[in-house]
Amino acid sequence: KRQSPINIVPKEAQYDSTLKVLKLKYDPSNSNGILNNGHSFQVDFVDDTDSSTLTGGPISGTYRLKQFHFHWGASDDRGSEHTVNGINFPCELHLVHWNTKYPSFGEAASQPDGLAVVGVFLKIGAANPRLQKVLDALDAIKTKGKQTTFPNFDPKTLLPGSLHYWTYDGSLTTPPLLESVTWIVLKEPISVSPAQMAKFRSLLFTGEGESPCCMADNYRPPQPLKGRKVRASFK
Ligand SMILES: NS(=O)(=O)c1ccc(NC(=O)NCCO)cc1
Ligand SMILES: [Zn+2]
Repeated sequence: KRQSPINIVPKEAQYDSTLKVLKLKYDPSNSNGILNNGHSFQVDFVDDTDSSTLTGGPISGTYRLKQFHFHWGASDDRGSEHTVNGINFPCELHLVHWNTKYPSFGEAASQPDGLAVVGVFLKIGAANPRLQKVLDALDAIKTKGKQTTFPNFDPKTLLPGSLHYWTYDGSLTTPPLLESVTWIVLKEPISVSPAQMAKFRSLLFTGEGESPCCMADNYRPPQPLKGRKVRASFK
């Protein structure tokens, strides 16, 4: 079993000097739409060329960005999927990439080296103006199934200053829970304000015309490590 998320214990992570620097090359013109899929919202990217890619880090070859999405809590004391020393963050960003040695995301998702997801923690602090650009689109996708255009967005603007990371072999954290993900979790969080967290929670799990249920607590709790090693790219 290689299920995700997990609790990351930095002192038990093994520094691996052979781990390469993460190379994230994103083309803002690839951002396409933003969708409320009923369990989160995601920004989808056009992934028919190698213009938005992840290379380096713990992976070999080229992985294409397909989408990014978030997980968050109903209150600021929970919401992330990964935890660090048992600490929850209020929110976690996932940038989902697929290995171009396979013909499509769908094919890659069923392979042990098919996907690579970069996880970024969000920590309560000052309002994040780059995140606000995403949050401003949420009014247009309040209910399940709604989507709208979301052009010219550069996901690099959502990354912290340091690309130091922890990495381990895991899975999708939502059904079908496929064990095909190389997880790359950044050590440095980005900031989010309490008001911005409230904006996430203004989305609905429910469809238009159904009795409204606020979208929150859409995170899976940590899963057993089962003997897996977590490596660190930094000392
Ligand atoms: N939370 S997670 O492990 O990063 C994750 C990523 C992709 C999926 N599925 C997915 O992207 N399906 C294709 C439609 O975007 C499910 C969970
Ligand atoms: Zn996710």
